[in-house]
Amino acid sequence: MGKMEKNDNAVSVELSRIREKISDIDKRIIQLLEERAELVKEVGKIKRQHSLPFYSPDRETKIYKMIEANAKGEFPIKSLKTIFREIMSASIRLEEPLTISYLGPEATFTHQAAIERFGLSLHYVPEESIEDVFMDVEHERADFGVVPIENSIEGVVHYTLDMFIESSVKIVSEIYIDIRHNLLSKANNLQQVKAIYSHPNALGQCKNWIKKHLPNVPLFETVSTAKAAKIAEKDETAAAIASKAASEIYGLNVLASGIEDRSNNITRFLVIGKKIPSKTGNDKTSFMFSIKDKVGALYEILQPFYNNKINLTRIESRPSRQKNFSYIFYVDTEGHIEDAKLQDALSKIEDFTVFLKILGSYPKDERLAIQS
Ligand SMILES: C=C(O[C@@H]1C=C(C(=O)O)C=C[C@H]1O)C(=O)O
Repeated sequence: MGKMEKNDNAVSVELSRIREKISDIDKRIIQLLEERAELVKEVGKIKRQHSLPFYSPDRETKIYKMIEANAKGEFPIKSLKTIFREIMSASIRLEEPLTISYLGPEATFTHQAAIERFGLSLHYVPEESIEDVFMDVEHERADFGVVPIENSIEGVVHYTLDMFIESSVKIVSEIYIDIRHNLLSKANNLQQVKAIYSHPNALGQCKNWIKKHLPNVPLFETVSTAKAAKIAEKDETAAAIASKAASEIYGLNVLASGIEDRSNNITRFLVIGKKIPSKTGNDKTSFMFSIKDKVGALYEILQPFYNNKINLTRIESRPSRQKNFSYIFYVDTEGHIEDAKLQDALSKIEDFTVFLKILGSYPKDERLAIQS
């Protein structure tokens, strides 16, 4: 036997020895997941008996926090969270295969937000409009819906705000997503790309990158970034500027990622459902109101929040559409609707409002779900 062969043999023995240990651990992981599934089914039964929602964002937030507190760092925390995202997704499915409606088409950033929040085991339905997503949840064609609410560059999504005026759905979760643009193609390298397709906004946001790397390639506008990905799926010389989700859905190579000229393009999405989740201790509450037409009314409304030291994280005004020059205010505050001080502030403003509607309390997204 030559020296090389002998070495190879020793290496393969060593590898087998370690791999056997890994397999033992894998079997234990499987066993533990089976045990976990049994308990999840028990939770599901109790929820069914008491008509509680099968998806519990408050509980999931606590699990992500538990991961942060317990991880020692040997295995990346981000990956642990991704794994737990999928464990919980499969678990929800064991309780009840939920349907999640979102502003489509497939592979939009809203789709990406939905998957980040609910994982891959649930049933997703793309809708053509924000209104359709609200209607799906309202009429129980979907258990939850996902819609965009604001973008750090383009501002608030008025369609979504306006839907809350009439709708009875509640905000149950929020999701922040970094809008990262990617160059996706069936081609294996940039030299093979002969055309770039995308939504005009995305083309605009990646102008410098395109000028630098593909200056002579013609650009074509599409109605959505997802539509561009669909075109790239069919044509090997085409590339799309689209989301990471689009690369997975349409089987495209990521030729370049993070190609946007300006970083810090963040979109906030809301999950809507029927029931307000319980308090986690780190929550936000959203409500809307319109004020009586009198001097100092808005001042009177803000005062009780100041007195209770409640942080208002956003205040947005919209025309009420019922009366000219009357306005509806949309407010996000820190805290949960069960908090005594928030209840105190809300009870004090009632006298000054024409209408006051609580839109929901939900765990604050500290980007702890996937992205940290
Ligand atoms: C099991 C539950 O249901 C769902 C699944 C979870 C899990 O797998 O840990 C956590 C929260 C819920 O979205 C629960 O509420 O505890």
